[in-house]
Amino acid sequence: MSESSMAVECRLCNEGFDMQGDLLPRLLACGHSVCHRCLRQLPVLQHHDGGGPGGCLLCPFDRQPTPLPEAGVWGLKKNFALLEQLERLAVSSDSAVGASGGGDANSASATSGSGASSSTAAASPPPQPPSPPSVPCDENDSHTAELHCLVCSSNLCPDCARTTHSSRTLSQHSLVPVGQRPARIPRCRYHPMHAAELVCLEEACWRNSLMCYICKDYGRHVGHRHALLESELESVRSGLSASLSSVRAFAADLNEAARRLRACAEEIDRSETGTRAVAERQVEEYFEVLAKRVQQQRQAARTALQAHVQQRLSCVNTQLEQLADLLNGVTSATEQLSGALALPDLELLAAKPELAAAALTVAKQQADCADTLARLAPDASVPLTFTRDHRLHIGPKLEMRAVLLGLDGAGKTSILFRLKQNEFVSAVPTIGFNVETIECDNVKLTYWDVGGSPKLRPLWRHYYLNTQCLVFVIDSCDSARLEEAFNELTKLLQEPELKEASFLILANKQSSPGAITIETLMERFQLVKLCSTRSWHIQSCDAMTGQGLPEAVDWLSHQLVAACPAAEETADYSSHDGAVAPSGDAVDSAAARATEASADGQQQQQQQQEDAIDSSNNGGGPLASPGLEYDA
Ligand SMILES: Nc1nc2c(ncn2[C@@H]2O[C@H](COP(=O)(O)OP(=O)(O)OP(=O)(O)O)[C@@H](O)[C@H]2O)c(=O)[nH]1
Ligand SMILES: [Mg+2]
Repeated sequence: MSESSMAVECRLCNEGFDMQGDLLPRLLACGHSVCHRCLRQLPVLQHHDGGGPGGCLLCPFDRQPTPLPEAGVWGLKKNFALLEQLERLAVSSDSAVGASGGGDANSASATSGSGASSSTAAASPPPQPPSPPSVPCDENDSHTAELHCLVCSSNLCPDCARTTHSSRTLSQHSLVPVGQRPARIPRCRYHPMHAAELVCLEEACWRNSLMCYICKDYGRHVGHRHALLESELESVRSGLSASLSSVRAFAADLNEAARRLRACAEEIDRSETGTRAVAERQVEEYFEVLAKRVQQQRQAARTALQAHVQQRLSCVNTQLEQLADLLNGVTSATEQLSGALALPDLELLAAKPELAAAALTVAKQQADCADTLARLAPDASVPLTFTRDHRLHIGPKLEMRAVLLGLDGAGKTSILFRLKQNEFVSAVPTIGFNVETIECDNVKLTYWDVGGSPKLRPLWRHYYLNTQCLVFVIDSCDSARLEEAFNELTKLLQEPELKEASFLILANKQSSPGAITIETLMERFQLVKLCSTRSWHIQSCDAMTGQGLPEAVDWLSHQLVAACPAAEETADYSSHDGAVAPSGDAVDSAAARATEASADGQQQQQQQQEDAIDSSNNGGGPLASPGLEYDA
């Protein structure tokens, strides 16, 4: 009860009147006001003169009778004048409290306190719905109401309901379980006499949206959009239900995603059969095979090197022996001739034919050896080259075979001339082929340039065998024939005999106007996809200026020669998708070879070494340096 209402009190119980409930002021016929509770305690006279259908009450102050209507004390008029007075007092007292902020501060702190505890509760199981609070019986506070009278708007325990509603009239009232009583419509904050049955829908009013019809028609919410409290609550509830079901669906999706992720993590991590364990085993197996292969290759290279050095030494020693024999003969001839100088005259004359023969023999030997001695330039070096497929080449140059193909007029012959003579010679269409061997670094490249006219194209296949590199020349200015060129290229890429060959695509005539760029070519013909299974490269070039051709030759020679291992170690590591793996053909090729390691590899290698030594013995001569390749 507010302090202000205390100022106006019931003179029977001395308790301040209130705007509802037991202390509501009700008016007697004589004009006195008594609170509802005291009135209910007054005796009801049933057969008094001037009594009503519910009997009669006598005013406790002047004994004047007040007829009671059928509803009894509940039917007596409320003292509205007094209630309005109370209402005004309540409003002025509220605004005073609001201005000081004391009440709000308390409630705010209470709210924040409960917020803190709710965050702790977030981790605990979902709260159970609160059990409905017990409602006291309006007849006796110590009883708990179980019924609600829809006519009297009173909450009653079963006993009191029986007592108060036993008369013929009152027994007609509808009693419902207290849980089903109609919701109590709150009072308007500014007009407590009236129910706040409306809600203002303006955004600016959302903090204080409850209102009565006076607020709507005359007060602070005039002209505002509004709705009935009941329908607004209904729409809020249905909105909440919709949100709740979508939140529940989202939670279910999240749970499903989490379940799949957990299953994935489990599959990766499972010991023995997990994907991680399987991949780890694959890595180990791969490198074991690779290490074995490398070990075999190393051993083969060592054996080959020893055989080569042995053979070189034996050749040099043989030559030394021959020289020693020759030197012995020359020394004895020298001694013979110098000894003859001291002979007496007659003896000297007698020995003349013998001495002349000896001198002639030495002179002949000297003449025979003159060329050999003049050319003699012993070279102790052991020139080594390692091929990309990890073979050891001992000798001055590696040999490589490349075939130049492409449409007629693409510029194949012009490129060949430029490479050979470093000049631009206007070529005529090739009928048949041209062949040139060009040396660069430690590679000897033999180019076969084959005519590209449609009639000659069926002959191309005769050049595929043992081709390590195919150079496909495109006329970058002839956009009308690009499609035709790529059809030919696609066919070549499918040739089984060229399966192992590297492909170099030369986009020629780049200095001419309208030349298409290699980027456009790559995109238009999806070259990355087309050539994905092999070693390939595209190079822009121009036979007229020579531009791009050194780079092309460089790429070609590197298809055969292994890069320096030190350089491989410091570079050539690339990262994809978070995985770091050594890239480059060195590893790729070794892997391919590791998987196809054959049982008779050693035997083959032995045979090759023997063949190589034989060929060097037969053709090269003692000081020649044969070119040998030892395939592990
Ligand atoms: N502007 C320019 N013209 C070139 C270039 N390369 C070649 N040509 C010209 O293109 C024409 C064809 O050149 P070739 O070298 O004969 O072409 P090809 O591919 O050998 O032709 P076939 O032997 O018929 O297969 C010649 O007239 C060359 O002068 C170049 O880089 N720039
Ligand atoms: Mg030609």
